[in-house]
Amino acid sequence: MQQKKLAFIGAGNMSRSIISGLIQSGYNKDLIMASNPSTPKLDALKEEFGIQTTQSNDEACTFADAIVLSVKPQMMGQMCEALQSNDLSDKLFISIAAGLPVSRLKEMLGGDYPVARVMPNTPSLLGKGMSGLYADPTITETNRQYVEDMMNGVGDTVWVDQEDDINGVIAAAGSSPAYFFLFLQAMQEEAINMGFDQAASRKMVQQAMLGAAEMVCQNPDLELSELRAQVTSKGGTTAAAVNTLIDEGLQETVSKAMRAAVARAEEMAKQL
Ligand SMILES: NC(=O)C1=CN([C@@H]2O[C@H](COP(=O)(O)OP(=O)(O)OC[C@H]3O[C@@H](n4cnc5c(N)ncnc54)[C@H](OP(=O)(O)O)[C@@H]3O)[C@@H](O)[C@H]2O)C=CC1
Ligand SMILES: O=C(O)[C@@H]1CCC=N1
Repeated sequence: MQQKKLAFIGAGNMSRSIISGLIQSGYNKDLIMASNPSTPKLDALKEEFGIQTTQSNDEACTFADAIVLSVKPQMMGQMCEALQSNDLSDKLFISIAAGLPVSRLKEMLGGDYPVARVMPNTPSLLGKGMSGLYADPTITETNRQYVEDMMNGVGDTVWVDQEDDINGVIAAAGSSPAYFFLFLQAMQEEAINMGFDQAASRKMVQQAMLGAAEMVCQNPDLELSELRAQVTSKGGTTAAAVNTLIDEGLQETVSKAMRAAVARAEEMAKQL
């Protein structure tokens, strides 16, 4: 993996997830700097991962060859405009923000700088992330490879040729850990209603999900419907539960939720 000097501007949840994964995958901690207006998150990053930290975005910008733009989309305009007082030539920008197209990011940065978009998710924290990647045509092959290697260091990646497809990645992977957490939460709550305590109910649902996820990963040739069929005895308990989910419209609800994520990303692109 190429090891450029890498700055994260915005030291929130997603930066922390990627930094953690990078350090675990062997990225040199001395080559990573994070900047953030307030210190608690910086202090935690320094203590946990030994990276460099600063409250000055300008210092992070000067330090780095590659800069991950990792503030909330609503903060991006203000933050990028302030970066313009630095020499931004020769910098590679990597935006992880939802809903902000490359063209808009270039306007915010005030120049035709190379900008890649990465749509990661929080399991990157454990090296189990899934990221969608889009490279603006101005990005060199070496930089394209750098972005891919960096995100492969924290999980798996998929390139999209059309920038709009990043919104589909948001729906399927960026936001989707939250869907699974919600599903688990609903199951845990019902297990508690059935009389299990907090710890036992959590253990049951999380281990069942972990096992199910492993079965999916270890059986790439088996359709998901086949894996489900293997659990479902005719006339049995699983059929009763699964038919309830289907009859109550789970599949329609999931597709509606994913389309809502895409619609929101499109709306943000118009607003910001
Ligand atoms: N969370 C997720 O699962 C995913 C998030 N993303 C994208 O990642 C980006 C960051 O999201 P997330 O990490 O969740 O958000 P967080 O709110 O956790 O992190 C954003 C950080 O930016 C800091 N910040 C605010 N203003 C500035 C500034 N001017 N300069 C430097 N830092 C600043 C905030 O500091 P303070 O709190 O001190 O104000 C905060 O620590 C977003 O654009 C989001 O779309 C993409 C994929 C998944
Ligand atoms: O909720 C959001 O907007 C960000 C993008 C994907 C996950 N979190």
